[in-house]
Amino acid sequence: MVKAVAIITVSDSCFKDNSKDTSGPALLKFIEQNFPEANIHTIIVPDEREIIERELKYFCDSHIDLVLTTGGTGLSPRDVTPEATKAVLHKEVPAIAVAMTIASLKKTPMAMLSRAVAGIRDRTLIINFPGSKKAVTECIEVVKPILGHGISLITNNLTNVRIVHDKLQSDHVCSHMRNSNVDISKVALRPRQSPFPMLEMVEAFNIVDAVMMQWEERTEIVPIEESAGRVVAEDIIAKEPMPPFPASVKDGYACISLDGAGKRRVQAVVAAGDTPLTPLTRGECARVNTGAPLPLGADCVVQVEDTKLIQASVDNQTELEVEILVAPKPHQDVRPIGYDIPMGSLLVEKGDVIDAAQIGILAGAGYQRIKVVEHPKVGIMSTGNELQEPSDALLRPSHIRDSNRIMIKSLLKEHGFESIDCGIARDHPGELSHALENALAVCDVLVCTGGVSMGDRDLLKPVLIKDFNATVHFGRVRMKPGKPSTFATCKYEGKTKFIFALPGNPVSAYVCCLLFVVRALRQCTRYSGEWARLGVKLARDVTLDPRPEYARAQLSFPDIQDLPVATLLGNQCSSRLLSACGASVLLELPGATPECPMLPAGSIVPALLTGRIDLPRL
Ligand SMILES: Nc1nc2c(c(=O)[nH]1)N[C@H]1C(S)=C(S)[C@@H](COP(=O)(O)OP(=O)(O)OC[C@H]3O[C@@H](n4cnc5c(N)ncnc54)[C@H](O)[C@@H]3O)O[C@H]1N2
Ligand code: MOO
Ligand SMILES: [Mg+2]
Repeated sequence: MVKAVAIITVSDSCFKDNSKDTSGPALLKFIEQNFPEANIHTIIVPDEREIIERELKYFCDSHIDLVLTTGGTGLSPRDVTPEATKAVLHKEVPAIAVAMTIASLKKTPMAMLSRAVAGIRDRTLIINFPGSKKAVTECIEVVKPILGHGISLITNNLTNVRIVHDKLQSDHVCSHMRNSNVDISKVALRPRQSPFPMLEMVEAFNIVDAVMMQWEERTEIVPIEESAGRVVAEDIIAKEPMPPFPASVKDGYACISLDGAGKRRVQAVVAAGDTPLTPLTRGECARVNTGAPLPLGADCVVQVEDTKLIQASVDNQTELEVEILVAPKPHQDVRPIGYDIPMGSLLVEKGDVIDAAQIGILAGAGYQRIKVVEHPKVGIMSTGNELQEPSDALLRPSHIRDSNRIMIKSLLKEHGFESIDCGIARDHPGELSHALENALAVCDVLVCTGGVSMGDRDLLKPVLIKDFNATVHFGRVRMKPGKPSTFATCKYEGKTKFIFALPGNPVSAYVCCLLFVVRALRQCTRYSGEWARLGVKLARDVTLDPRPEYARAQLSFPDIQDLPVATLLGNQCSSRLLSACGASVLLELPGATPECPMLPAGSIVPALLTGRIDLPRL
């Protein structure tokens, strides 16, 4: 809504004789026709920078939405409108002038001689136009499409902004269609009960495990610094012993143990990294540091604390003789060759999950790249007409920001799996089909959220079945959250694709991603799919749901002789993602029965260790 507009004609001649002004009236006519409700102010000023600036500021401070100037944009010495305008602008909007120039250049090369600028001061949009009526009439048509929306943005008129964004969004969507075999027009004919049987958890797990066996394992070579958490695809053997030389464990003196206690001539000094040149003979020792090689002939090290200085050089720079106070034993404080890692020993075993210590071992053994089990390419897609990008500043009416996609990406990353962002698909068969096709083209495993329950716009299952000939291995599981969890496979370009269509509720997506997706990904990368399970005690009474529930909880360890104590993270409803924040475990709570509707505090329940065990802040 443009409420107030000012039109400033900038011209020495028009200032003297108002009747010469034709471009101002052209702008006036345009505003009257296009914004009939706007209050319009017109004024003619001379080509004086100070006056132009003063008038611009005056109108902006008077909460005028739009100030249009005409004249003074050319190259003559008196043309100063752009300078005056720039002086008052807070932000330039250069594309407006560019658009006018581009359009005008199609008519005349003289357009190159206009220096018009545009931008905003506070909540006012200011646009310079050239001085001729013809140019003004052409240029105002160029900016016409953005005037209303631009002003709504500047004046923070959210309702108008949303209407335009909605329209842009729907225009955009129409171009991403694919023919779908799913007909949503006859809503009255939809099944009123789910055609998918409700499986027990154990059945669902068994299906995931069995179906993932179809995944054909591949290997890849990765640099060791990227190998943490990866599964090694072949045994790796030590090509060198560690240490590669007999090394001192202490700062002291390398000796011959047969010499026992007593005085020794200090024959050499060997620091870490030095190579001893002369073998020791009886009655001699070599001053050595921790990690230094022993000279030939030495078989033990006596730490400096067990020695006494007998004689030093006059300048004290050299120790000449020391006394060994305690008779050394053979091999004392020496790491013989291969003490830590004998040559030929197994450094990392095929199937090991690489950890930081192993990366250190590999680096120490001279391995820079290793062969690991390749991960499937995992795509992540959200579905829902209500979803906007999290980066969107403004929420349209009845919309929410997509939190599932980034949450699942992060969850998978926490558990060692990278993923590909496949965007948001709308709840329309053609668009969903198109989005799925794009996603299946780039990934092996697709994780979608939303659109799997009973709504007429829950289209994932029908689109997968009818457009991709998918086999739905399960479409409902007796669990809370996650009842409509769906697992399907289909062939795409000759390859089997694994599709986890998780419920859209954020907690359902979180829990099902851990239980099904991470399980499957581990399964096909030779981890065990299972989570570590431990017994925990409930901190408080818990009312049971009819469905077996995976409750998010934190652990504390009040008594090391006893089991950890689990505290539920607040209201467990499946939309409340706060209940998963900081969760160390998913408690496996049984479904309620008439005999057992609740579990009292202190009950022992199994917990899956799905998160980090961080002690709560005090
Ligand atoms: N008649 C029935 N209705 C529902 C049933 C049922 O059995 N019969 N099951 C309920 C259960 S349980 C769940 S769980 C949900 C699952 O719904 P959908 O998977 O179809 O998901 P949507 O309807 O698309 O969305 C559900 C909910 O989640 C929000 N959502 C979706 N995507 C995102 C996202 N990317 N980021 C944040 N929030 C998201 C969405 O706005 C909805 O509020 O169905 C019940 N209904
Ligand atoms: O099964 Mo749904 O995930 O409870 O809300
Ligand atoms: Mg739904």
